[in-house]
Formats: sequence, C-alpha cells, structure tokens
Amino acid sequence: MSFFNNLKKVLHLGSGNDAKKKKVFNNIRDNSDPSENWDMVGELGDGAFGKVYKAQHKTTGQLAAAKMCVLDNEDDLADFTVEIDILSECRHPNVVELHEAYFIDNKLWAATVEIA
Ligand SMILES: Nc1ncnc2c1ncn2[C@@H]1O[C@H](COP(=O)(O)OP(=O)(O)OP(=O)(O)O)[C@@H](O)[C@H]1O
Repeated sequence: MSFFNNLKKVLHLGSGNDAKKKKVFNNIRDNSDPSENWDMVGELGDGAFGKVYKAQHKTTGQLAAAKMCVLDNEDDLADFTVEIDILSECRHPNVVELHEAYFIDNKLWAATVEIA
C-alpha cells in the first residue's frame, strides 16, 4: 500500500464505504439455511461452543456432524473463519473433513464428516 493510501487510512479519508463493506467469507454460505440441504436427525454431543447434531444430506444421504455455534453478531464470525478455512482445505485421515459451513440468524453451522 502506498504512503498516500496509508495516510488516507490513518486520517480516515477513505471513500466512506469502508465501514459498510461486507466481509466475504470464502468457505461460509452467508445467510443460507442449512436445513435446505441437511436434515438434523439426532444429537451427537455438546461442545465448548455449542451443540453438535447428527445431520443427513437430503439428496446424497451422507451423514455428518453439524456443529452449531451461536454468535453475538456477524463480526464474531471472523474468529471462526481460520478454523473453517483450514478444515475446508485440509485432507488428512486424522482430521475431520468439512463439507459445508453456513451462517444464518447469528448461528454458524459447520457440517463435518461424522466419525462416530
Ligand atoms: N465429527 C463428529 N462425529 C461424531 N461426534 C462428534 C463429531 N464432532 C463432535 N462430536 C460430538 O460432539 C461433542 C462436542 O464436539 P465439539 O467438537 O464441539 O467438542 P469440543 O471438544 O468442545 O471442541 P471445541 O473446543 O472445538 O468446541 C463431542 O464430544 C462428540 O461427542
């Protein structure tokens, strides 16, 4: 970034749209309802951040563990994106695979391959 752009940023002289810019989360379907694709067919457990449900994909029948975390607001979503991004790209026999992640009504849903 140029010196001039840095100065504009420090002095808050941007275009005025910066605060309104919506964050883009590459691996999270924003404002999308997981129940369009997944049926919650049971409960698997409780974690530090929320409940984990047993989910079944409506078309493929694939089973998954759907972890649901209630967030205070959309800004808190940024705290989870690192984990979501790593799980989306990581393919290892000892690490659960992330199918899909959704964010709707301040709830983050992450559907990973069920292992138990
Ligand atoms: N992929 C899965 N397959 C089967 N059961 C799972 C799976 N993921 C979680 N569970 C169940 O849900 C419970 C809570 O999981 P969760 O990952 O939230 O635990 P946690 O240890 O609190 O992790 P974190 O600190 O990331 O929230 C687990 O103890 C387990 O019983």
